[in-house]
Amino acid sequence: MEAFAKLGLSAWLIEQCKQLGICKPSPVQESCIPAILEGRDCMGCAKTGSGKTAAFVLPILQKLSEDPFGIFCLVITPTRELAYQIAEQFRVLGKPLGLKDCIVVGGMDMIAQALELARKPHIVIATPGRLADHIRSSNTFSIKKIRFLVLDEADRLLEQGCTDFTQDLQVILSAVPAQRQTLLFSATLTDTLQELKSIAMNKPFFWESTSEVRTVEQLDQRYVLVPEKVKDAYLVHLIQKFQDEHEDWSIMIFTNTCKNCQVLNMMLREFNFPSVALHSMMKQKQRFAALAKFKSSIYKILIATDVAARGLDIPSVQVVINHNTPGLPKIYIHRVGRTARAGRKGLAITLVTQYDIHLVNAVEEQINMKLQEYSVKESEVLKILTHVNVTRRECEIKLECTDFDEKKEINKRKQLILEGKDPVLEAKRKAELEKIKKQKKKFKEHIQESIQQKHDAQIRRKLKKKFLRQEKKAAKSQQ
Ligand SMILES: Nc1ncnc2c1ncn2[C@@H]1O[C@H](COP(=O)(O)OP(=O)(O)OP(=O)(O)O)[C@@H](O)[C@H]1O
Repeated sequence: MEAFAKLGLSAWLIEQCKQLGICKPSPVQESCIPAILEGRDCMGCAKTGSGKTAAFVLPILQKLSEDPFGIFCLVITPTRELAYQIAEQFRVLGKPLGLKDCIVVGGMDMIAQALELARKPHIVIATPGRLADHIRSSNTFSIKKIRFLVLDEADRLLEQGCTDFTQDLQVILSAVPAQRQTLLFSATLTDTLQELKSIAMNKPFFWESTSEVRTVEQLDQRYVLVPEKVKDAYLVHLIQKFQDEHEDWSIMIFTNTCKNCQVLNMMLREFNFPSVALHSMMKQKQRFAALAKFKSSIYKILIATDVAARGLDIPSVQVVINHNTPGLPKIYIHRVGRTARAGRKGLAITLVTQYDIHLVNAVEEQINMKLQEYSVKESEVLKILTHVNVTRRECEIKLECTDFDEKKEINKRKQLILEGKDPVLEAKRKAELEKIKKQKKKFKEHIQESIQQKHDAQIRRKLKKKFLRQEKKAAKSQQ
């Protein structure tokens, strides 16, 4: 524990770490904690599962204990589940302080949150959308005096992915004081470095792990080349094999859409696998319940969309299966980082179809290492192929009979309204864009066709000339 003391942490915090089994600081903690204690802004880019959360929680708690007031610190994170996880770290490590925290996330009661915020908690942990809503609609609390602003998974908060946080982040940034310490952490900071530097204004201390490979050493990274139509049979086979060969096992499966996640979960249950789904079309209470049951090993398989790709710390996960190859290497890095955490071993298997090979190349280039092939007995997979495909189709039909698609449409409309857009106008705009797209496609096809025709005509002319020459030659030789 001496190593923690050398970083400048107080004895009571070191004791709390000890109780959690944290005895020696990880490299990101060793570098960032002293800088934060010195009062510097900090950007920490360290591999998944390397203890970035404690790297900011510990120095913040120490500063809070020296001058306690609320609201002292605001932590922003992209998903609701992560907000709860971070709050738990603050609670456990900050127990001797009698810490008051408040979690502000979507899908939960807004009035209860507003009341809690008004009671001036020491730490507020929030997702951007809901906190921005509170700032816009309420004057019962203020974040004007916070000392610390933390952006966890900072690069995700800034990118304009399927959920765009940038507008909400602007609202939040304009409500916090300029005089503050800003701490930014992620396993993949480098793509958005310049934007992040402008948020951490005071020449931030920047720490990045020096290792060339961007994933952890203890992670065995594999791929299986599978034809698209056989993918589910491979998935079922891999799970069955893992279940047969291990007593204590736990798998996270990532897939690309909520619907696919739902169908796959239904399908795996038909095969009697203990699986549970987690995606953004589920009600928040269901999401928390699913995660809790997976964490406590009631369910051994969590099948999720990328809502679970970042940050979740579930030490028991031994295997990650990518049912689809992620379109972006950084998503791959976060997904596979759900296993092999804090020095443990882990296995990641990516199912790669004929259409995804370029994506694997991009991943390999980013992580700086080659994925190895995972060998699978094809004959075993073929035995279950028809059964799996029929079961999947049955599940799809079952899902079509529910209001899943309808709910998706309603959710989309709600989101548009929240973003201040008119759903009817948006639908019209989308239809027009589709029309233009179709016209463009038709035009392109037409051009390609005429190029092809010209090309064919040229070849025909050349061949004709060639035949004529050959005929002439033959006629001459006969004379
Ligand atoms: N110094 C340490 N020694 C041992 N275990 C640690 C140490 N610091 C943190 N841990 C544990 O390591 C696990 C992973 O930590 P954490 O969730 O903070 O990782 P992370 O770097 O934020 O990962 P990700 O990039 O996936 O969010 C947690 O269970 C945490 O309790």
